[in-house]
Amino acid sequence: MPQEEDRLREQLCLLAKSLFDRGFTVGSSGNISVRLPDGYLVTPTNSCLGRLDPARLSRLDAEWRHRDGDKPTKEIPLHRAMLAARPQAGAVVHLHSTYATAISCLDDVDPADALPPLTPYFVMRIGHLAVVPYTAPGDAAVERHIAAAAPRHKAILLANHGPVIADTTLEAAVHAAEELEESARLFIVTRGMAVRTLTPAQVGALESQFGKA
Ligand SMILES: O=C(CO)COP(=O)(O)O
Ligand SMILES: [Zn+2]
Repeated sequence: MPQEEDRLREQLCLLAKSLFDRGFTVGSSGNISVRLPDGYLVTPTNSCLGRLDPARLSRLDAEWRHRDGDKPTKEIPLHRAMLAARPQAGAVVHLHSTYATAISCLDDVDPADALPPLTPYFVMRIGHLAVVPYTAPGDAAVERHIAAAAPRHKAILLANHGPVIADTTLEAAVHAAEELEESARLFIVTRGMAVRTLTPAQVGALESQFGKA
């Protein structure tokens, strides 16, 4: 196994455990994918993100066929659509983190911009958060919803289910997932208060300094 793949296997398990240990996903929920030069590494179905074994991660080929390791996550269509729509993305993280999932259940949010820009890091790491229609876990119909939203959104909420985030590297995708959860929490805890969001000029300045998320 190439050294780089070894490193990614170890890193995936460490970061997944870190997310699990801090309550970003519970039980056997959530899944992660990483792009390799000749395929993909994904978390096995029904596995606990807190107790992954680097040697047992599912190894898929470039056509997403299972080649090695345990049976892959049932959310392959989700990861496939996200990575196909975002060629620069190296990894995708899907969680059931509480506050982002709470936002995914709200009926009164803009599906192209579900959270306001409350903080700079939301603008820098997430940008505009999309919400796509509900599909059952593992339903291949999610693929066309993600395909439609992912070219313009690195972060997407599956309605009544949870967040999906893509980024250039696995570490960046995990950081963005954490930022999304904290931003959702800020939105919920300040709901009903007289909130000051960042202005369009402040958002524009962040985008020109740090690039569009
Ligand atoms: O979050 C999940 C379904 O949406 C978990 O599914 P898997 O255990 O198949 O990865
Ligand atoms: Zn899920």
